[in-house]
Amino acid sequence: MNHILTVNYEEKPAYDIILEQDFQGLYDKLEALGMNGRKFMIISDTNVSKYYLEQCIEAIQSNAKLVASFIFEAGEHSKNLDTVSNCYEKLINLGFDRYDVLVALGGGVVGDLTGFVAATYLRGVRFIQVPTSLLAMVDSSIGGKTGVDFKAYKNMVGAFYQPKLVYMNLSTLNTLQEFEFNSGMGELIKHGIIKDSVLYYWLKENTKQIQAKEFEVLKEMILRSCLIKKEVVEKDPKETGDRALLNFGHTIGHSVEKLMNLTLLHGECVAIGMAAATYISMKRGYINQKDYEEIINTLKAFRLPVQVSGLSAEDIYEVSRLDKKMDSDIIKFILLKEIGNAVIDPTVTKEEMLDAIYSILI
Ligand SMILES: NC(=O)c1ccc[n+]([C@@H]2O[C@H](COP(=O)([O-])OP(=O)(O)OC[C@H]3O[C@@H](n4cnc5c(N)ncnc54)[C@H](O)[C@@H]3O)[C@@H](O)[C@H]2O)c1
Ligand SMILES: O=C(O)C(=O)C[C@@H](O)[C@H](O)[C@H](O)COP(=O)(O)O
Ligand SMILES: [Zn+2]
Repeated sequence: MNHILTVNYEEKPAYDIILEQDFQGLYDKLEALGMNGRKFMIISDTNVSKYYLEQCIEAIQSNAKLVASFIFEAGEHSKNLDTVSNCYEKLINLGFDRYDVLVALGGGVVGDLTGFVAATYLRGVRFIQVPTSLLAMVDSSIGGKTGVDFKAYKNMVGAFYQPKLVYMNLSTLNTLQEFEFNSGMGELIKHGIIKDSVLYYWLKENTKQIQAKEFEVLKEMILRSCLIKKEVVEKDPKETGDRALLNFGHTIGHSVEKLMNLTLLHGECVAIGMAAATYISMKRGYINQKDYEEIINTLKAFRLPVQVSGLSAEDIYEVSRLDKKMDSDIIKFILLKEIGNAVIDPTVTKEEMLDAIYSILI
């Protein structure tokens, strides 16, 4: 298969995104990156390591001085500074130096945390992303947003720090649970909604094939989604402008994620947040009611929630005010002008937000 995309920064190739069907190609890529003879720390979680740690070690060990692993308990509740601290300790105990390499083998939690450790350990060591969840393949492994949560406030501590390689083995999706797969579809649908109406309608047409995990359909879908993410982050690596569009659904989505104490999946919360942002776009008259219902129905068709129960509207609003897109007192909201075309809007009022929040509360 061997699909390769290259992410460029300042018009120079920075790193490749490779779509493969196994881990075997990793060896050659690490060698080409001059990583042979180094120590490797594979960072993974308790679910992913069970399936793929041995295979990953096998694929890289003849390249390495040492292959060690740091495994933490799976789940968003582990994406915090305690886990980071335990990881630093292991790196220090094993004498990892500046030229050694970290490998993020897992979903977005593993990728974000490993990237943050890589950005900060010894003021920066090299790392590669080996995403194994759909969400990590299409979104989190690309673009160098790394970080961890702080007291359940999402991604409050982090850094922009780019991987040296993104290597995905698409066959790992076979062991991903259905609800985790659906969560990844949330970010994927987001890419269509904000940037590519053709992708959006293609996803709709192929709902059955996607849910049946038809390999060729998944491969095309992942490739198209990676292309969108790559193009956005290349133009605006540090979110000074249009990269914020990737945050569609996240202002309210991250609040719901925090207030639900990290018990809902990220992609599920993004789906709820997208329902709210789409609602504001409709109320503003940017999109019509048909398009609003269209988006809600697509999210539902991919078994994503569009509402949540047990939360207060005021609480959701207050937590939203800690959004990373805040500029003084202004929340830069992402709204839709049409399917495939999103804009950053700094004029959304408290009343509009509360109105939208009520629309997502059961
Ligand atoms: N950095 C970014 O640009 C970016 C983008 C989107 C999301 N994120 C972050 O990503 C995280 C969500 O990512 P996620 O949905 O991958 O969560 P995750 O890493 O928790 O993975 C989801 C679950 O699937 C399991 N899993 C992963 N791959 C598997 C496989 N192949 N087989 C079996 N089980 C597997 C994991 O162990 C976990 O239990 C959130 O923390 C979110 O904030 C970051
Ligand atoms: O890559 C980006 O930029 C994104 O915003 C992608 C989002 O899907 C992702 O969840 C990101 O981590 C959110 O960033 P944050 O800065 O709002 O924490
Ligand atoms: Zn996200």
